[in-house]
Amino acid sequence: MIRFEKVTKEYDEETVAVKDITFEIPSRELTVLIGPSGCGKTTTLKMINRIIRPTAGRILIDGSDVTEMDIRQLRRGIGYVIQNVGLFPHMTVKDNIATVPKLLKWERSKIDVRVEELLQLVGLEPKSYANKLPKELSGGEAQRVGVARALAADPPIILMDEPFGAVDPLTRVRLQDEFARIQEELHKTIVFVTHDIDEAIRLADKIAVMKGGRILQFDTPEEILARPVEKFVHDFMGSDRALKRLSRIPVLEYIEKSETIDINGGWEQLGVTKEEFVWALDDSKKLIGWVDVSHSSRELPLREALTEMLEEEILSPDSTMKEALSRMLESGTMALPVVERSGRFLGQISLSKIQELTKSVREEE
Ligand SMILES: Nc1ncnc2c1ncn2[C@@H]1O[C@H](COP(=O)(O)OP(=O)(O)OP(=O)(O)O)[C@@H](O)[C@H]1O
Repeated sequence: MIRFEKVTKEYDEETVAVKDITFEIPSRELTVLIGPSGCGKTTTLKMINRIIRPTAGRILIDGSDVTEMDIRQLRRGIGYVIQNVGLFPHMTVKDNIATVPKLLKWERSKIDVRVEELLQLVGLEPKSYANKLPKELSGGEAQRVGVARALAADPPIILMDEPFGAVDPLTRVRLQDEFARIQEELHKTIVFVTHDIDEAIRLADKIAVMKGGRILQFDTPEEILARPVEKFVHDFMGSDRALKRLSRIPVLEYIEKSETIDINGGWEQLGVTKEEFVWALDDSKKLIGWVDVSHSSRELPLREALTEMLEEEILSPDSTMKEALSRMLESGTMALPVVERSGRFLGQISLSKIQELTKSVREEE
């Protein structure tokens, strides 16, 4: 845990970058510092690895005051990733990643194994990339190498300052997804500075919203989206807060039971039903498609009333409610099926359930 106790940073009399902040950054989670330009995010971050010293207050890592720790030991335990990476231009990718392990005097063979493992982890084929120079990399690739370098000596803490700020929006989303996957595996204590609210919502376990050197709200993205404590936070989260909140909610929590039919049987399975359509399954409960009950003649074989599903109309248990909504809008349907990777049908997500969720956000305002 990283604890800030009444921390202030004054650059000069006029510039108080951070004003008396007290908060706790939990271990093994990703905490985002967000806020407008100049609000003190980078200063807060750099005080953790002592690039900047606080004017007043204390920062404790697992109970130890950072100002009293040996600086080399402190920095060894903290990986650091910045925008535009800061890779050494004359060194290969491999040597860049090996910087800290070399300082720690690891054996050559151990370093080689680690570099290869890290390149794999960040999605770069070691054979093709290990010997490239930074200038031979795209922005996204360079950023991946930056992440690999920060992870090299397996530090428990990683500080990241706008790490994906300099890449195009599509690459940025891909990097965020990959990074989220890496964090799910490694569970580092990460402090991540951004001013991109979508990035914060996508990645954060906790968000600290900053303004004028203070933390206005420190909570989970869900809580900040549902209950912003003041107008600034409300406005900063954007007018589409309800939609953003949906992007944090997995469909798994809201799957509804719905009527199904065995496609190998006949119409008699249905009996009297209020449903306009039902999901059609095969013998092993795999989803085959759907059957239009209200417009099909029960004189014809059941299979003739079957409509097969398109891949993009099927949700997986880890899809979000926002994905469910956008797919419903694209396909013009009021409900979509949720199917496990194995093909097993779990139930459905309906538009009315999504409306209930967004309505509850509005009512809380
Ligand atoms: N070395 C410095 N000397 C004087 N003032 C500084 C220094 N570094 C930052 N500041 C000032 O401190 C305040 C906070 O800066 P900081 O870089 O922490 O903000 P930030 O939220 O990270 O901003 P941005 O999103 O623009 O990077 C700003 O007013 C900035 O101008």
